[in-house]
Amino acid sequence: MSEPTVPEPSLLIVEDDPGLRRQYRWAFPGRTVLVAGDRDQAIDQARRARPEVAIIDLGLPPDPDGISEGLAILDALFRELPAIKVIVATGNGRRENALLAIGRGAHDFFEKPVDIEILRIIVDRAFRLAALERENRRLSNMVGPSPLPRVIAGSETMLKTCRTIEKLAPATAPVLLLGESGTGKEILARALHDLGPRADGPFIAINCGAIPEPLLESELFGHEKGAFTGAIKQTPGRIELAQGGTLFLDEIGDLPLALQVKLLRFLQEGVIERVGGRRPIPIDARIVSATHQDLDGLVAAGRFRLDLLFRLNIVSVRIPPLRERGGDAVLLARFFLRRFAQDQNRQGLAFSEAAIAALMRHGWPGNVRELENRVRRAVIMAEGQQIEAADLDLADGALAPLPDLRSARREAEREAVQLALARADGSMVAAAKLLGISRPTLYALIDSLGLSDDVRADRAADAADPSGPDEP
Ligand SMILES: Nc1ncnc2c1ncn2[C@@H]1O[C@H](COP(=O)(O)OP(=O)(O)OP(=O)(O)O)[C@@H](O)[C@H]1O
Repeated sequence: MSEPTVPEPSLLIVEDDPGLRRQYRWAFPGRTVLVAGDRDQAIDQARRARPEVAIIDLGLPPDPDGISEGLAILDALFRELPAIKVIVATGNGRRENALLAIGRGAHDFFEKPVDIEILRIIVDRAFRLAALERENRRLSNMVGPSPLPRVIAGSETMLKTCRTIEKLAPATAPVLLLGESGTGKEILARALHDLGPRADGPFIAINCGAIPEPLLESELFGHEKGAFTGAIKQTPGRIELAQGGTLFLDEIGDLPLALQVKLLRFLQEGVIERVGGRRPIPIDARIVSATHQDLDGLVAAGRFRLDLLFRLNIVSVRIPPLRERGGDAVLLARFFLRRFAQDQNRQGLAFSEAAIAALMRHGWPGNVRELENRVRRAVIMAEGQQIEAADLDLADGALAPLPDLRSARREAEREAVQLALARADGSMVAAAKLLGISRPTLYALIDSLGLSDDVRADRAADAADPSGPDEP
């Protein structure tokens, strides 16, 4: 859904007192100000002009002494414009009402009588935030220039992988996808299928690591009725179900050796036999396999057959981990945010700058799956219209402010002097020697670092202790 165009961000004021309405109208020079005296007018203005910021008086007729009408207008505005920033006005000393409104999504509040200077600051801040969120939404609508359907990619490393997938799709040769867990192996296997000549056929996936060994054979090859206890009817396996389409063998490194032999036969001869069956069944399916394991290592350890590896690995494609994909984490995060916010009906949500910084800094050991889960959680956890780093369960990405050079140097000097005095057991001569400076320089340094009192206190303590240093 495309974002409706906002001709010029405007400010809506909902206030029943005509005098105050006039005051507000002139309080924001340079802004387009719309005024409404009641709920109908407010909704009408919201639909027509799509204001980015609104000021609502909470006490409006028919409930001028309560807040029910103000809150009803707040809810109605959010239904029309989920991203609108609403500032509520409350009577003096009625802050609890303002907090109620904030709990329902209002951006900020102020107390009457109005202090126009303060209100201007609040309004300017709301407009800045609205603009930031608008920009965020614009960026999140720009998915990466990926050549593959449903695959978000913007970094050169991932685009290269996508182009390779695109090139391989029309061929029928088996493809082996190599990548850490959660890098998108299945989504790329699907892209190979969708862009290939068998796109109209089925895409059948099986995770060889997730199915217990005794069940895996019949899951892959199917079984005849009565083949084993519980085989009450003839059942086709996943390989057979992939007839005319693509078979995706995920975590192929986990395939037990006995089944490796059976799979090899299928790859060599293009036929399978169901468990308990005698009849060879010809199968025409494209084979895509994937693993996060080092298959050469498994071969060397005798856990994977070299001849099977040759058959599966006619072409292999490496899928880079997310930490090697530059800005893709942010691109993907915005893509997932859009999807989950839509599911949860929280369309106005956007990442704060600190959250973006945190997304860029994180190492993503769980790759895209981890990112997807963090964004899913954040959409539920975020309290306002912004997702913060904490909502993503990430440390704040903002850089700690650097100390200025002068104070950093003073701190280092202070530490060095204290350390030297401690090592020299209070002896000025020894401490100066440790620091590579003269004794008068050390005294001057102690003075300038404000350590003289500490040194004097030390000396007093030493004087009381007959075993202390005797040097002046
Ligand atoms: N580039 C991408 N663009 C959009 N969504 C992606 C991308 N990569 C991965 N995803 C999504 O991330 C999740 C994990 O991806 P997928 O299941 O393909 O990874 P995987 O490598 O097969 O994981 P595993 O090794 O755990 O089986 C899925 O929901 C997938 O849709």
